[in-house]
Amino acid sequence: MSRVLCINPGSTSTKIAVFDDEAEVCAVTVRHPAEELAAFGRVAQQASFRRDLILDALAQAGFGLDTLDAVVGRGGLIRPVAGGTYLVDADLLDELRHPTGEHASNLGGILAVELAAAAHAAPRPNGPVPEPVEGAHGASTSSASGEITSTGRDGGQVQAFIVDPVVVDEFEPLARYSGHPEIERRSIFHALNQKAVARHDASDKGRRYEDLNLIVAHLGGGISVGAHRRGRVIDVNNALDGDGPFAPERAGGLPTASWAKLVLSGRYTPAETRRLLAGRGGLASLLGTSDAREAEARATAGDEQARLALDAMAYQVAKEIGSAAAVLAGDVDAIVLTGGLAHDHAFVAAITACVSFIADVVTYPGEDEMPALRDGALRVLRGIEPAKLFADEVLLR
Ligand SMILES: Nc1ncnc2c1ncn2[C@@H]1O[C@H](COP(=O)(O)OP(=O)(O)O)[C@@H](O)[C@H]1O
Ligand SMILES: CCCC(=O)OP(=O)(O)O
Repeated sequence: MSRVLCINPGSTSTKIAVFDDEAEVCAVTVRHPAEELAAFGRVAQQASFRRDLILDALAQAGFGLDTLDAVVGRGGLIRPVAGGTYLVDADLLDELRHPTGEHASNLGGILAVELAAAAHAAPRPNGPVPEPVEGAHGASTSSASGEITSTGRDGGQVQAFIVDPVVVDEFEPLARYSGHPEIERRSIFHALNQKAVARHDASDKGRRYEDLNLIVAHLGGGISVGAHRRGRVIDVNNALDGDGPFAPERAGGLPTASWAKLVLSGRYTPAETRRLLAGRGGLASLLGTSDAREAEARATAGDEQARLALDAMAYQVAKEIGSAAAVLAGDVDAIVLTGGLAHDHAFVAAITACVSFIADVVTYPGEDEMPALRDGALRVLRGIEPAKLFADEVLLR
């Protein structure tokens, strides 16, 4: 049996789950009110705060660190890589500490290493306490000694991983073009969940993910719509940087000249302009809430502004799905809707009405990220595949 701790740091929460093999034995969501996180300048500065909350949650749930075999986190804004499970070694940790942008997922690998190091150093009931492992090398340093009687599979070493980080890049060359040579389109999306639900859908159909063409729309606080051609996401809107549909907390693609005028107006600091795109864009700016449930309740109660904003968001998602269908030359096996908003029947119906002519629409409401993290770690722990190393795989040097 392998025990795996999964960590999913989000912009408003830290989710953790413990799995004994495939069985979930603990799941905790710690919510972070906006004012709590506002005290930290940069995302990386939240690491020890969130680590201590995780340690408290594990202690309260009665899980000893010494029982863990691996810790796996959602991966962040590192340079582009292929999909898969990555060992958080010194190279990857350094990259996560100097990310290409700000996003809560930058903390996933950092927290995984810190928790793995803490687990490694935790007292064992039946054996000596191992030498503490340096945080920066927690996952990559070889086991302290053969004496360690931990339940870890690797002579006591607790490994740290990330799986399918948000920068998974499987773009075809044409997808990288913008109309300006200094601006390249980048693959930044809900790779972990999109890949997981795509595999899920393929398995439900009795098919292999690698044999299908799917369009997957993750409908969460941010929205990404990916064109999956035979197991590779060959194009997707950048869910973070002002591209694609607007979303509950993101502005999506904005008319460029108008955006430039706003940025140059002097009304906003650089940090504020960033938040207009991600955090306070989309429904948050149009309706004053990023909670689609509240928006839907207002629309149902007759608030015309809320109804139009939701309809416009569904319209933009449908347009993006149409674009993805063109990328796949119309050869689409299914359109898969996932994320929190896939629970919203009216929203799903509005999208479906526009795109069902392309292919069947299936929904996987919520997200499958924790099992996807678990499976990525288990594949390595079971020797089904080796962990990838960031230095070997990074696509842009
Ligand atoms: N049951 C639901 N019905 C309608 N909207 C929902 C539901 N659950 C979550 N949402 C909306 O989905 C969005 C968040 O999506 P979610 O996938 O949960 O989060 P994130 O992408 O931020 O991890 C929010 O706008 C939230 O209000
Ligand atoms: C960074 C791209 C993925 C993303 O937007 O994730 P969240 O919706 O969880 O912020």
